[in-house]
Amino acid sequence: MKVVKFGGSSVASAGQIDKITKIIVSDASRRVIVVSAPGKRFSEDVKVTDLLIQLGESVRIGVDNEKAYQQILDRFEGIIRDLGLDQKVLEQVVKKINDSIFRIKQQDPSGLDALKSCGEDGSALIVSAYLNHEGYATSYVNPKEAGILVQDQPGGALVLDESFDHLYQLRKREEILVIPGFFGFTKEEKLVTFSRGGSDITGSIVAAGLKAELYENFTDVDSVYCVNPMLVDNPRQLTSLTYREMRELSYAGFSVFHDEALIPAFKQKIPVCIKNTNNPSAPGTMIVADLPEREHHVVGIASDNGFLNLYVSKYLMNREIGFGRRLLQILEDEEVSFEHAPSGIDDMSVIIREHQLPKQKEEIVIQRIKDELQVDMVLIEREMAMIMLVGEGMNQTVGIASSATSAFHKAGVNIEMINQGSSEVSMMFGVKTEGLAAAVQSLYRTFFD
Ligand SMILES: Nc1ncnc2c1ncn2[C@@H]1O[C@H](COP(=O)(O)OP(=O)(O)O)[C@@H](O)[C@H]1O
Ligand SMILES: N[C@@H](CC(=O)OP(=O)(O)O)C(=O)O
Repeated sequence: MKVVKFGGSSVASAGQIDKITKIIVSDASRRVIVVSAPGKRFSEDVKVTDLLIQLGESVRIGVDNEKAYQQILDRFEGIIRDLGLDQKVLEQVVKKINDSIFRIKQQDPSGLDALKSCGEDGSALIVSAYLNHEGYATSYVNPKEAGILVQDQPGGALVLDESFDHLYQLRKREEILVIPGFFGFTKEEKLVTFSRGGSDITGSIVAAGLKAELYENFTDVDSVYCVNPMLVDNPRQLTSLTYREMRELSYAGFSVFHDEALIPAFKQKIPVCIKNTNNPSAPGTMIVADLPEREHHVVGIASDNGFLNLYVSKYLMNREIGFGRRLLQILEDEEVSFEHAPSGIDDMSVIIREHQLPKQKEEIVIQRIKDELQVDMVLIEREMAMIMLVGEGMNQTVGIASSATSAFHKAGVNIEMINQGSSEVSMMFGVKTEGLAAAVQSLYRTFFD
């Protein structure tokens, strides 16, 4: 049995849904389907999830947002009409949206997540109705019925282990099952969404629970490329990767697959295949537990911007037991999550996503660091970007760091920070955002051209 997830671009229009229907029925082992909310049809288009979030935020502060509401309804109405489906499907979708809006108005704390989930829920209702319409016995299965249990962390749900046994029961079902991605339920039956892009996580959880032979993840590119295709034209395709490599690459910016989606599949050793809905015969990228040693130790270059560096220096920091803990404790108290914390003899940098530390929080954090840690200097450098070289065995290979630093030199980009060794499969560089593209392109030429 295969579990197949279709991303937002694969369910963005009636034409795309017709394509995925053909993909599903072309292989009898594609029995359990996970779908995202309708995504972008063209580059300036807006994802239904973004519209739902806009709408929910407006309703929460007591403002009507007729424009977003109408855009959402138009997306679903258009898809249902173009697929020739019964108006009852649209009524079901609209009822769930209206019920969620009502809950937000009633100050129900789970109302916003309930509204966010309507994109995936609507897609699942439509895809299951269309498969039936085309003559293939299919059921819509809500995550509550499937038994996807999560912790109560709205917008960042974490799966509970008992979910996997519940999901295994779905193996008994004979028809095709369509499950909306992106959300689960707490034991108290509260709907909670995963983080953005989280339908990949649902797919992985479902594949692990069902002990599937393969988790296929259909998107809009032929494979995972060794670098973001927005930064380098026509980059090299990756035919295979290990779970560890893919997790590091996803975490560091390969938005094609959610970094949290590797873990459930990894625990059950279920291979993951990334494929293209618009070109399903292309082999795609296989993600597996182990691979024989490859010629190229660097398999990918991931990058992301939107970071800041919280830099702290204090003479004899190395002698002060507990300094690092107390610095990180201040961040914990102020609910700031950090990404990396490289340190020297008298200094420590903490790399944080910029949105974690808005200006007013920044002032509090800086003041506390000055007052409680009596540092010589504390400063914040914004507009930082991180670049990660990833590959199994890379850190044991002589000369990688030297080739990388010469690539930065050729691009004329100063390295603000290097972090090597914390992970066995990656090496990280911090640069100013303005140098990101040039540095990545130069690294690509060095390691792949
Ligand atoms: N290294 C990479 N390899 C492939 N795609 C990448 C990479 N980095 C970023 N992407 C982007 O990820 C996109 C697919 O992910 P996403 O937009 O989440 O798709 P979906 O709509 O299927 O959920 C691609 O269109 C591509 O622009
Ligand atoms: N629709 C959700 C979840 C998701 O996985 O979407 P996509 O498959 O379009 O990345 C989001 O936009 O976050």
